[in-house]
Parts: sequence; structure tokens; C-alpha cells
Amino acid sequence: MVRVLVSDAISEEGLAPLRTSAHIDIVQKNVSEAEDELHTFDALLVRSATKVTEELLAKMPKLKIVGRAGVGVDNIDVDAATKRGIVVINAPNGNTISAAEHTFAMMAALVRRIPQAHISVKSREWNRSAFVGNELFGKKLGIIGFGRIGSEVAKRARAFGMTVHVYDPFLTKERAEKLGVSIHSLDEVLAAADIITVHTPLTKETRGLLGTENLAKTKKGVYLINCARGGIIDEQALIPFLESGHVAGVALDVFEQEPPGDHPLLAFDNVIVTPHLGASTVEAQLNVATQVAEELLHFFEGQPVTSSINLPALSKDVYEKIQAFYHLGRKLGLIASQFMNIPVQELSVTYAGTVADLETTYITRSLLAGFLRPRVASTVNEVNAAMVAKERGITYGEKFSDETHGYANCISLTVHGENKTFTIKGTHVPNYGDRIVHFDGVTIDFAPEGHLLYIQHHDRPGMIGKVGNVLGAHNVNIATMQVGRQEAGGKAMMILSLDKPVDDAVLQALAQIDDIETVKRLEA
Ligand SMILES: NC(=O)C1=CN([C@@H]2O[C@H](COP(=O)(O)OP(=O)(O)OC[C@H]3O[C@@H](n4cnc5c(N)ncnc54)[C@H](O)[C@@H]3O)[C@@H](O)[C@H]2O)C=CC1
Ligand SMILES: O=C(O)CCC(=O)C(=O)O
Repeated sequence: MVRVLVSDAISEEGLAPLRTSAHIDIVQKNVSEAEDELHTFDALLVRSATKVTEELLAKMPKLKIVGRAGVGVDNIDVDAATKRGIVVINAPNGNTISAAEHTFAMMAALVRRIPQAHISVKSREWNRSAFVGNELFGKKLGIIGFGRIGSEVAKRARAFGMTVHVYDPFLTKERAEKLGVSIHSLDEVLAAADIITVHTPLTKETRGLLGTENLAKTKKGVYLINCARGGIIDEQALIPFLESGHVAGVALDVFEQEPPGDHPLLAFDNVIVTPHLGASTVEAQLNVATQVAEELLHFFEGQPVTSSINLPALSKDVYEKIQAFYHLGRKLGLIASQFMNIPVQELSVTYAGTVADLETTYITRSLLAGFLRPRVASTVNEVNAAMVAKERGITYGEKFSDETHGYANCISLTVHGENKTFTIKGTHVPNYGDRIVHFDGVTIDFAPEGHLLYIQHHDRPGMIGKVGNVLGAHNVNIATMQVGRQEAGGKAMMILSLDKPVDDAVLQALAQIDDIETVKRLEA
């Protein structure tokens, strides 16, 4: 049974995909209510209220996936999750329209002073001259961060007759042209815009992006909007600009601390606020909950997840194509790691044939995870494999080649250790399975499955019989045996597949046989 903790308010209807599975048990409690059972959950579903910290993750040793029903994952310690091999997913576009519409509503409310006029009339006043606003028509809107929400805001701004000036270092000219906006430097946007709205994630680079220095570069009388994340506009830095009248008004849906408490900004008449409502529509909440619930379901059914923050995106089609190689990669890594049971500096993976045209990043991650598994005590999987390799000083790289050795596809792994290099090559044969076709300089053919025994010896008559006798004497049954050699009378090897793992006594007895150089157990 998969146990899912839903710790924030998430659309009940959106959770329906999870409820269709008899294998999923959903518990709706906040983290403190679930304190005593945190160690039992396999999945955690949150919005922004739950802070998924290192400390919380440490209390959830079974956790495999964290789902964020929304976009921003700044309430999740993604690095800590990655280190633990926990997949983090979000619902990247379920609330885009709601957030863009809310931004636009805030913009209109800000320049027409609607919240202030509303309070006035409700107070039984009728003071029309106090609420003269500005038109949006003909104004320059500066958008900082032109992703999903920024671009939806731009579409609406153009419909209102505004010109849109964008700053986004990752925006291409083609996309800007397609959406009828112009690309500028940050300084140009700050200097030109009548209204500035921010739509970036909160990162090291964007925290305090609109601070004292940049606010000073804005036009006198500028309006500012933050419906993205508290902290992108520096709240303390804003105060003198509001006091001097340099900033004509600010609309905030988000705050550095939520709730903001008795924040000095709340005292300004021209600061209008909402309590983080950008995504608070029935439609958005249904969308994000459904998206993240479906992804969770896919994850536990062994299907690919497409909106992971710490895994490369993978469509179902691509996943189906790479699945076999993913498995082969894992086995190549696992066997190589045991064979090269010494410190290793570098892994080099070469893809040839049909596999070279696929999403190899995923296969390499799987191979790396297979390689690291016998070497690390903690969980290692495709989520944290790259991080764990880096921590251990192991570098890795991918190459592509035409050399398939006669197979339709071939994955070759070369491991560089201290004074030793080892190469293993494998292929996947549809409807037959994985085969190892090259092992430490010798052409061979065996299935990388189960309890394997590697024996390297000199090519002499009678070796197979001698090995068979020793194993028989120890009551070890041989399921399959493959032999190969570099040249007649030279280096030769046997790979035996056994019904059970052998103990050290068997290895020692085999090593006593004349002409046997090396004996190793390999679990695949
Ligand atoms: N108020 C609310 O309830 C909601 C807030 N949000 C927030 O809105 C923000 C934007 O969301 P999306 O548009 O979906 O994200 P997105 O990922 O589609 O777009 C973000 C854009 O910011 C740009 N960017 C990143 N660093 C930048 C920098 N240093 N300077 C300028 N641009 C930079 C990226 O290139 C990207 O185009 C996020 O912070 C998200 O958490 C999202 C939904 C609801
Ligand atoms: O869950 C919410 O209401 C907040 C949405 C949000 O801020 C986001 O998706 O980034």
C-alpha cells in the first residue's frame, strides 16, 4: 500500500485520480497532526503552507516523491530532497491563467484605486475627486520574467493597448516577436516602464531584484506589482520610494513573510494587497491538484513523470523507448562497480546504434545509480546519482559512436580507476533480453541477471571440468556457463550463472585451481 500525506488544502475533486487506485491510501492532515506517522508515508502532497525542510524529510525515511500542487517550489528544499533521492514534482501550468488574471486585476485596481474607492463608498462617503486614476491604454508595461505567467499577462496587456517591454535573460527573439513584445535590458525596462510587474521564480538572482539601486532607476510615478514571490521586490527598500512619492503605488499578492503581520507597507494608502490569491480560483485549484495527482499515480505505476524539478522531463513515448536501455544501463553500472571494487575517478559511457538517438541522459543516470549502489549506504537512484557521484569525486561523460560491433544497439561503459581501466559492453535484443557482449577485453555473451561468478584463467584444456568439480563438491548448481578468450592459449574467462550466491570458501577453493587468475562474485 502506498501512503500519501496531503498536508495542505488541496482540491478534493483534483485528488480523484489517486482515489481510483486501491493501492493508495490518502491521509489528509497537516504535518504536526501527522507527526507520529510521518515515517510511514511514501508521498507528500503540498501547496505552499507546508515547508518541506531537511528536518521534515529526515522524519520521512520512506518518502519517494513530493508533489507541489502549484508552480513555486521555494517552500521545498529541493537540494535536500535530491540528496535523499526523492523526486520533486509540481503542476507547472495549472494555475497560469488564474495568476495572470489576478495580476491584471491587481494592475487595474492599482491604477484606478478601486480598493481605496471601495472602502470609501462602504464608509458612506461619495468623494469622486479623490479617486482619479490612470488609463492602462498607451502605457508601457515592463515585465520582468517572461515565462508562462509573464507571457499571459503580456497578451492581456496588448489587448488593453499597452506596449510591453520585457526583461528575461532566457527569452529568445523569436518568442518575443511571436508575442508582440520587445526585449530589453533590465535597466532599459526600469527606465521606460510606467508599470512594472515581476514574474520570475524566487532565486538567489531574483531575491531583492527590485531593491534600492534598481528602484532608483525607475521612472518617477511608476506602479509596481508583485504577484510572483515575496522578496523579488525588496519590501524594506520600497518604503522610502513610497514616502517620497517616486513610486505611485504598489500591488502585492505575495510577501517575504506570509502572513505579513503588522508590516509597515500595509500602512500606505497606495499599497494594495491580497493574501496570496493568485492561484485561488476553483479552476486553478482543480487543475493543479489533478495534474499533480495524475503524476503521482504515474510515478507509483512505474510510468515516467513529466513535471519533475529534479529529473529530466520524459514523455511516455520516449520512456517506452528507453525503458529497456534504462534497465541495461543499470546492470552495466552495477556489474562494473563490483568488478572494479577499487576507488574510481571516471566513467565514460558510449552509445552506438539505435540507442544513440534516444534520451540518453536518463540511461546514463540509471547506469550511474547502478554503479553507485554497491558503494553507498544511502538510497541512490536517478534523482540523486549525479549529486552522489560529484560528492565522491567521480566524473562521468557520454559519447556517441557508430561502432555497434554488429549489434543494433550497444552501450559501452569504461571505468577508470587507480592504475586500472575496465570496459563492459551490452546490448538489448527485443523479445530476448539484455546481453553482455564484451567484458574486460574479451568477447562473450551472457545475460546480466542473478548470481554471477566471474573466473579469469589461462586458456588450458580441462578448466571447465575443474571448475565444475569444485562447485559440485560445494553443492552449487550451475544454471548457465559462458566462456570467451582473447586468443588460443591466452587470457580466457568464464561467466557462470548460479542458482544461489557462493560463499568465500567456494571462491577460495576455485582460486586454488592452477591457471585460475581471478575469481569474483557479481550480483546483477
Ligand atoms: N501568486 C500566486 O499565487 C502564484 C505565483 N506564481 C509564481 O509566479 C512566478 C512565475 O511563474 P511561471 O510564469 O509559471 O514560471 P516560469 O518558469 O514559466 O517563468 C519564469 C520566468 O522567469 C525567468 N527568469 C528566471 N530568472 C530570471 C531573472 N533573474 N531575471 C529575469 N527573468 C528571469 C525565466 O526565464 C522564465 O521565463 C513563480 O515565482 C511562481 O511561483 C505562480 C502561480 C501562482
Ligand atoms: O497554492 C497556492 O495557492 C499558491 C500558488 C503559487 O504561489 C504557485 O503556484 O507558485
